[in-house]
Amino acid sequence: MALIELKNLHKRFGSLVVLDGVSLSIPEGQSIVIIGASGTGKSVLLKHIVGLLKPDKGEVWFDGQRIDLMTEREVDVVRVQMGFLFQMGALFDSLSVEENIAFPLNEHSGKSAAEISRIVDEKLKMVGLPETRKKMPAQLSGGQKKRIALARAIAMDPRLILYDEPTTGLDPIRSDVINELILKLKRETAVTSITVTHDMHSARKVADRIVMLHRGRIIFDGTPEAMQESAEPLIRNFVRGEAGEEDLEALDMAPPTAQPEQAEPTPPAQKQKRAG
Ligand SMILES: Nc1ncnc2c1ncn2[C@@H]1O[C@H](COP(=O)(O)OP(=O)(O)OP(=O)(O)O)[C@@H](O)[C@H]1O
Repeated sequence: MALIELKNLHKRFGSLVVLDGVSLSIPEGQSIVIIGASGTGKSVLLKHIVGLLKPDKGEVWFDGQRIDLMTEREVDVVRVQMGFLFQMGALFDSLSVEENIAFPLNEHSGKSAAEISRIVDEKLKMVGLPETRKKMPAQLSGGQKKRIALARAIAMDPRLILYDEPTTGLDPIRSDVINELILKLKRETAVTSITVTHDMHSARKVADRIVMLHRGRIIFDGTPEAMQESAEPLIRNFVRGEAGEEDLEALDMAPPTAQPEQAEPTPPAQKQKRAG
């Protein structure tokens, strides 16, 4: 049985149609990456999966339970099985690293202080930062903060993890540490994950399956290899990071038809340097 089942989701805000019939079935243990241009509804889709938004039409199922008809309280119970690494879901600045990771456990688990402390240790080891236990978030780098936020996201051993732009704002090396952590978690816990990203390197690395959204619809659903080989212009342009006709039209620019002739390069203005 699929862990997540989205059936024909429709969502609009006023006259803006954001989801226009999205159906998606995600089996347990799969690592799925959702890509697509800005504003195509990726975050809106995630919010339906966690029950923060309700569809105008369609159904959202988690582990055999229909969540789009649940009350807020009922959804809260289901949400305990989900871990979030959201861009905005920063750490609580006034709490130490260990208090941050212990937070969901104190709120929802009913476990003893000793057991919670053991879990905090285990999760810190998992993300490779045991030495930061007593630190405050302000003392951590951006990459370390993301890793601690990940430790907090997995504190409750969720069945599903949602990563929203997990590598945004990190340099390539630190981004890759996050990719490796996502893979490590998948290997060691067989958790199901949904990652929203613009980072194609990250997408190719962590995905078993890539789904591309365009104007509220799924226009690609397949393996990273199949995506790489796709001849469909919208997909090819996105994968290669090239602006297509539609994007250029929006800028009132024509797509380049031929390579412009190489102009004589203008040398940069010489800076006058004086010794002494
Ligand atoms: N609560 C809301 N009320 C009104 N409009 C909304 C709301 N949430 C999202 N939208 C609109 O829906 C569209 C899709 O937004 P969404 O955040 O899902 O895009 P996205 O694909 O995640 O983009 P990005 O890659 O830039 O994060 C946008 O035009 C956005 O302005």
